[in-house]
This record gives sequence, C-alpha cells and structure tokens, in this order.
Amino acid sequence: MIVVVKLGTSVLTAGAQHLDRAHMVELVRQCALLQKAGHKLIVVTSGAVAAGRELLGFPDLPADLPHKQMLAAIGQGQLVHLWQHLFGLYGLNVGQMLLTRADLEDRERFLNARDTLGTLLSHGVIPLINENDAVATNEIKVGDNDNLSARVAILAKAELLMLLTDQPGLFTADPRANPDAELIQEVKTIDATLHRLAGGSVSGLGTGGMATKLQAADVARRAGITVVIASGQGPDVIRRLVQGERVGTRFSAIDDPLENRKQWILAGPPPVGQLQLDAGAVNALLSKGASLLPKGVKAVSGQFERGDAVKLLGPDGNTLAVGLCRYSAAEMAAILGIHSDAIAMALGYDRGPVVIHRDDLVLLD
Ligand SMILES: Nc1ncnc2c1ncn2[C@@H]1O[C@H](COP(=O)(O)OP(=O)(O)O)[C@@H](O)[C@H]1O
Ligand SMILES: N[C@@H](CCC(=O)OP(=O)(O)O)C(=O)O
Repeated sequence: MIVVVKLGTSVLTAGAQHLDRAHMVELVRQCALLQKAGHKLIVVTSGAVAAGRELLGFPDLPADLPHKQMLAAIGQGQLVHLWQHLFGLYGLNVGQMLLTRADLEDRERFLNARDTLGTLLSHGVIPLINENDAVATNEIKVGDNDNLSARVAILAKAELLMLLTDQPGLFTADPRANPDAELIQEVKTIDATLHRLAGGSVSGLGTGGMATKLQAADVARRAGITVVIASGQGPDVIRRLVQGERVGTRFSAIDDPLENRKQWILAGPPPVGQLQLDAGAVNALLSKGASLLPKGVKAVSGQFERGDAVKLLGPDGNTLAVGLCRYSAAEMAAILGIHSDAIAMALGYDRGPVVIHRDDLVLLD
C-alpha cells in the first residue's frame, strides 16, 4: 500500500519549542517496519520553521513572511539531515522534494514531480516532502502541509493519507477551548456544518489547524484516498492505521473516484473567477452530464484567462462545480447568454461551442 504520513509541527515538537528527537526516532521506527513489510511510505514533514527557530536560539522576530522564509531556509537542511540520520539507522535512504503550488498547478511540472516521486518509491527510498518555503510567496504557495499532503497523495496515487497532529482527531469543537467536545470517529460527508466545527491553529506552532485538515481530506477522498486525522503521539499509530485499526477520525474514500484529469483540476489552481448559471444550465450539468454552453451563463466575475479554473454558481449562489474555462473573463462577458453559433460573430473568432467541456468540469456534492 502507498501511504502518505503527514507530520505536523505539533507532532514533531510535541508542543515544545524544539524538535522532539526521541519521538522522531519512534516515528521512524514505525515507518521502517512498514517499509520492510512491503508498504511504500511518503513522509510530508513540517518543522523547518521550528528547526530554524531552534538553531537561532529562539530570537524575537516579526511573524511576517520574509522572516518565516528565513527560518525555514535555515531549518530545512537541519530537518532533513535529522530525518536522514534517523532513517539511516534502519538502513533506509530518504529523498527530499520541496514543492510549491506552482509545481502542482502546471500540468507538465505536476507530471515531472509524479515521475520523481514514483522513481523514489520504486527504489525503496522514503520521499521527504515539505513546501519550498524559502521561495514560496503568497501567490505560489500551497500555504499549509495538510493541503500539500493531499496533493502529494494524489500525485503518488496513495491509498491512505494520515494527517498526524496533536489531537486524537477531529472533535465537535476545538478541545483546547471546549473540554466537552467529542471525537468524531467517522465522517461520511464534508459539509458546511463540519467546516464550522473545524477551527484554526491556536498553538502558535502549526498552520491552519483542523480547517486545513478538512480541506485536505475533502480533496483526497474525492480522489479515492482514505484519510485519517489522528494523534501522532498515539502508540504505534502509523502501524495501526496501515493495518486498518480504527484510530482517530476516518474519512472514507469516495467510491467512484474522479479520473486523473479531474483530480488535478480539484487539487490544482484555486478558481480565479465565477460564472453564474441559469436553471437550465444547472439541470443540463447535473442531470445530463452535459458541457457548459455560453447560453446558460448569466453573469461572469473575476479576472481569468483562457484555461483558468472558475467556480460555477447556481441561481441560489451555491457553488456547484469547478471547471477550466475555454474563454477568458473578457471573452465570457461578450458571449454570455448567446447561442454557441453566435460566438464567432460576437468575438470575431471562435474557440469552440462549449465554454467548459464536461471533461474539464468537476461537480461538487
Ligand atoms: N474541531 C477541532 N477538533 C480538533 N482540533 C481542533 C478543532 N478545531 C481546531 N483545532 C485545533 O487544531 C490544532 C491542530 O492543528 P495545527 O495546530 O495546525 O497542528 P499541526 O502542526 O499538526 O498541523 C489543535 O491543536 C486544535 O487546537
Ligand atoms: N512548511 C512549514 C510548515 C507548514 C505547516 O503546514 O505546518 P503544520 O500545520 O505544522 O503542518 C515548516 O516546515 O515549518
């Protein structure tokens, strides 16, 4: 089985300021056992910023992006060196891959990254993945390792994604603030109510809290990957999860996973525009599996170019789907509501009768 193990800063530091080396050895022991049993493990490791801060002796620094990038640049080498040493004790090699959103958005770079990951796995090397924080500006970063790990799981066609953190799973409210909160053992649908339960990170160490874990779970399970949020401190947690034990919060994979291209659309660039559809278009998309024609588009917003991802909204404002639009925002403004035969007349050229082809469209439930 291909398994992605995401280790949050909260796990690697155990709530303290510095990396918890003793616990890292324990995590490596579990990974090594599974690897020797024939599984393929990929480790998405946070902790670069924490390692950088530790090395500098915890200086008071502004929490702005350049200073975080500095800490990550200092800490990443330390972090990987430590992992390399610990996996080496078990005779295992590691291979570092630092990614940004830009590497996963571009189809060619996505395929290159997929090949490298596949080659590492086929040689029994443990890929160690983190965001390339040193170069990741707001425009090109995924922003958190929960979402990054979901994309990595898709890249590797993993069966299981473990989001290991400092809580036993997703609770009905943040257990730090609500002692009565209860653990949710199984999630079947990720809806607005669930998103409301999932708060941010309050420890000052992690990024995103449960909110980003839920986003990651949503993306991964649509691609047919089972996701579990569990405590990284739990005894033998990695081995127990691989062996199918019920630990933490489990999100079962959606039975009918999206095909590759659609997985990429969902995991790739965030939508930069919106198309508002009329009721007829919504019906054609949802019940007939049709492509979107300009006639069914009532309004357009946002700045997008040809090929960019856009959200499709129903008459009530709900987001129904995400798709890659074959016309830019300016072109859409000129052709919305018209018959496809009239596109050439309106624009002076024609990029085909459909605005979003059904192969480029992902319906959201
Ligand atoms: N509903 C919830 N259930 C569990 N934890 C929650 C919830 N809402 C917010 N949290 C917070 O999410 C934190 C874990 O996320 P985060 O700090 O980003 O850790 P990591 O470094 O593991 O990604 C927990 O410490 C907890 O305070
Ligand atoms: N890339 C950053 C971690 C970003 C992040 O998502 O952190 P976390 O929420 O602890 O998994 C680092 O290595 O410090």
